[in-house]
Amino acid sequence: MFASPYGAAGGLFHALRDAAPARWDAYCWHPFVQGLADGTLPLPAFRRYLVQDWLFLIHFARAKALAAFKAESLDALRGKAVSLNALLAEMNMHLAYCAEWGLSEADVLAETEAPETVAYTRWVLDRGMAGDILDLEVALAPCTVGYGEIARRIAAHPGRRTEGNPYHSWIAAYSSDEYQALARGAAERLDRLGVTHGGEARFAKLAATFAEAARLEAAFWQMGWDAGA
Ligand SMILES: Cc1ncc(CN)c(N)n1
Repeated sequence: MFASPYGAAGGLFHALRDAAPARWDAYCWHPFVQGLADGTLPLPAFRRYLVQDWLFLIHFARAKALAAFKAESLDALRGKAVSLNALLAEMNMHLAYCAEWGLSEADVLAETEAPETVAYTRWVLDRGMAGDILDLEVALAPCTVGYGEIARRIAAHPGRRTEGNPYHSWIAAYSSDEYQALARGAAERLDRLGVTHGGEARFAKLAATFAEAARLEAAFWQMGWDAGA
């Protein structure tokens, strides 16, 4: 498996990722991702993804706000505010892509959420509401950390096309120092929470949450992929 560039060896993030190798790979190297890498992804597949991802990010921002609510110290609360702002910045970047594809914010908001979007986002919110901050951060991690790893996998892919690849700017955004720092930070946060919040004793349940989030991410790619068939 691709070596994880995030989190410490022996930390919770590595343990969760290592416990779900097939699901993690099915997410991070989905045919949709491979199509982004070599530029062969059908345009309708990307358009479908783009619209649904905007709707996804709105609910993901709500989940980040829930993490702020669940923060257990003033310092943690500040950290959650930074993380929510980073997501809002990602949403702005996303709107800029939508404009490149001829889609305004109003166009996107007028679209119906796909079942895969509803399933993933509401599941994350449910995990967060039912559990504590560690349960929520584990449910959120495949999203934040996974896209960082996906960008790195694409960069390392021998079949990667940069010249004339319509998805080049998407890849560049997730390869950027800003996004990579975000992904690194999320994995490190999990490692710390694993120590302070009994990660070892709770591992079986946390691993199930992580694997489920990876499965829902892969289903999200598949939803886009199917639109290109
Ligand atoms: C579905 C999904 N997963 C993850 C990301 C990266 N934050 C995203 N934009 N969309």
